[in-house]
Amino acid sequence: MSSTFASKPPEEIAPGVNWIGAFDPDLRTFDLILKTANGTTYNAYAIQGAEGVAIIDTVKEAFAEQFFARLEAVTTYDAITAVVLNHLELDHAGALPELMRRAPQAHIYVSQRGLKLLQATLKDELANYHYTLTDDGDTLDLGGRTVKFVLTPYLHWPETKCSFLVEDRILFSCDVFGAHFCDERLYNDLVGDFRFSFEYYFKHIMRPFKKWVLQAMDKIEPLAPLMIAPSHGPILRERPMDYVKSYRTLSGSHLPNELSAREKSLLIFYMSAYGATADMARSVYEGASSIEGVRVSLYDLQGGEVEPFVDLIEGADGMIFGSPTINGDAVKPIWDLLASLVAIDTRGKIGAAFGSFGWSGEAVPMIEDRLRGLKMRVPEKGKRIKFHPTEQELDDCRQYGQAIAELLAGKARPKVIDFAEL
Ligand SMILES: Cc1cc2nc3c(=O)[nH]c(=O)nc-3n(C[C@H](O)[C@H](O)[C@H](O)COP(=O)(O)O)c2cc1C
Repeated sequence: MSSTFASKPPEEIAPGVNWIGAFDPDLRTFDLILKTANGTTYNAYAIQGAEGVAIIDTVKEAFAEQFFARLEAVTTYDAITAVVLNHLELDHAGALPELMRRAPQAHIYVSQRGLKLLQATLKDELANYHYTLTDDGDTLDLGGRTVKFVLTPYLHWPETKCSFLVEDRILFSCDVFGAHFCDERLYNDLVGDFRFSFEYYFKHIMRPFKKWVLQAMDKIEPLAPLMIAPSHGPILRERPMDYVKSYRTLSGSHLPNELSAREKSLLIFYMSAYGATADMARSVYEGASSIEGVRVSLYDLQGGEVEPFVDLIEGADGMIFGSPTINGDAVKPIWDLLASLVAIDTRGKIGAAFGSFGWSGEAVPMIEDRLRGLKMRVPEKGKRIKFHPTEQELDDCRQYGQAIAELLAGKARPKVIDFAEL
């Protein structure tokens, strides 16, 4: 690591409030899934009050040395009265066990849902310390300075919270408004252009929890923070509310909505080597299209990348996936698409699967398992057909498509349609 990063002193971001975090400029992959072109920071803070010092979060264990050096430059371990844990992920809580060994008198403040994770982090050592389980709106008095806790579940884990320094209106937002971007100039008005990193972070960390993001923004907006101090990337002191607005915008749909308010969207994706699954797909599509109030779209995944479909799926109400069984499995583009759905909230959407097979037919039940794993509803048993479908079997596929679409539309009876017209 470049020595200028390691030797940078703590930064006083407001009177008596210091950044005591760590730089990790060489990181290129975070949590196995996120790419970062110029590293990240683990931001931790120390707040000096008349009656004690609060430490807000720690850093990844491998960077503890930087953290402790900066901490020691602004306070002593004896002076620490509170350790506020906004999030128990190891990039923030990695140095916690050592911090508590050095400051055992400090009182830990953690959300109720964080307790199990705190136990898992400190193990038997937790018995040596005092802790308080904090609820939404609870406060910590540091003597003339008040830290108010704001629960922000799922941003990023169920236990996550933010902490608001009331008098200075600084929001210590942990992962919320974070970005993997390492720049020792620290503030958003001084660092390089980090807009891409900010959006990328949202898309990979916050996007599956858009509903929770909007609820969190409802709590954060009235606080009108003058500064947002997240746990990764730049400290947002210039136009902090723009970033709050940005989270609202990113939590909406990027696509114009062509559907009327009462219309449901059903997407059918398939692949086919010899045309059997393609024939099934066409019939499922015909059947589903016969139900009023459901807009059905059919996509052959041989046509290209799966990435663009993730946005469509996010806005859809139901998805049907068709794959032949090849070597005891569904085909890779189907898995690629199903794997990319971790980035969005699929809970409660309707899912279904179909496909042609020769002798063992694993693809359909494997897809169904994955859909259930994504917390989707799989109300109809998947449709499997040996080799090319007969006319009767194609009719079964139409009825299968109808049944799924009826469920989406909340209807009991299909309208009569002439398939020859389609
Ligand atoms: C390379 C290859 C591997 C296959 N492996 C399986 C298999 O493991 N289990 C099975 O039930 N069918 C297997 N099949 C048979 C196909 O699932 C069957 O031919 C199916 O009708 C193909 O559907 P499609 O026309 O939509 O591609 C395999 C076919 C091929 C070409």
